[in-house]
Amino acid sequence: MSINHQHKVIHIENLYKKFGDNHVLNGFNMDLYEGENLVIMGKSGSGKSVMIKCLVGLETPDSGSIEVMGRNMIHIGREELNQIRTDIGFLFQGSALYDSMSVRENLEFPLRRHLKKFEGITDTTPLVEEALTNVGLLHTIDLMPEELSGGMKRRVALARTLILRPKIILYDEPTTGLDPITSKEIIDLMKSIQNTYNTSSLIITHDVDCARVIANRMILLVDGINYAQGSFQELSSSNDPKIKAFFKT
Ligand SMILES: Nc1ncnc2c1ncn2[C@@H]1O[C@H](COP(=O)(O)OP(=O)(O)OP(=O)(O)O)[C@@H](O)[C@H]1O
Repeated sequence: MSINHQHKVIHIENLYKKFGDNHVLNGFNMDLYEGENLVIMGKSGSGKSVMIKCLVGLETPDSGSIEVMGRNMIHIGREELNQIRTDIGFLFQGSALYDSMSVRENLEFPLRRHLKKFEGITDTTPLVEEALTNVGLLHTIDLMPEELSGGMKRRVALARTLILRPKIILYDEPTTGLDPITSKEIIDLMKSIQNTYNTSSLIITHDVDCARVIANRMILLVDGINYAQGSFQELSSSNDPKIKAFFKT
């Protein structure tokens, strides 16, 4: 693992977004460095999803700037946006595998949608097998999602994200709903992905144990701003009541 502090893969500056009178983001700033695992914590309704949606062009901020791999995301054309999105992988809450498709078909699906990135590849099997091997689940290739446990589904979802070789991965509550042992498996996998692929990751989580293990750096989102940032160690030993509230278990 090596974090390149000279290279920001995401740069968010002074982001504002409101819905009517609901001022959700009030000048939010964030940098994600190449190879870094950055954890964002914020209580429910604090604007984490709105921030992510602005980041990937699903919401338009009222003001501020967002750059992803050097490209301005706010004034970006459809074609270029689609291209950048192939470099950004998502792992959503709940995994969201297609129940009517086998594991193999679930993994082939994003490949077919992003054929351009894989021009010249006629046989997708090696890519599918490699992605499944990376999450330790090659043996499930011909199973249906209903035959998998919750943790296995999430690992397959991660394989489906990895198959597009993203440079950035956005994890939304990766351990929600999993028991502690399965959570640990997912967290270990996230770490090994960072090491193997040198991906940069933005991880939204309420899970203090996950943050402790995975975070190279953390940002606490409070009242629409990055209220505090630092290492897990620094933040978890703070005496500020608003910061302490995040680390109560
Ligand atoms: N499209 C929308 N229209 C109106 N209000 C919205 C919209 N999207 C989000 N909001 C509001 O923005 C605020 C932040 O929502 P957001 O979903 O970003 O919270 P969150 O931090 O992701 O919460 P959680 O941890 O519960 O997922 C909430 O008050 C929500 O009601």
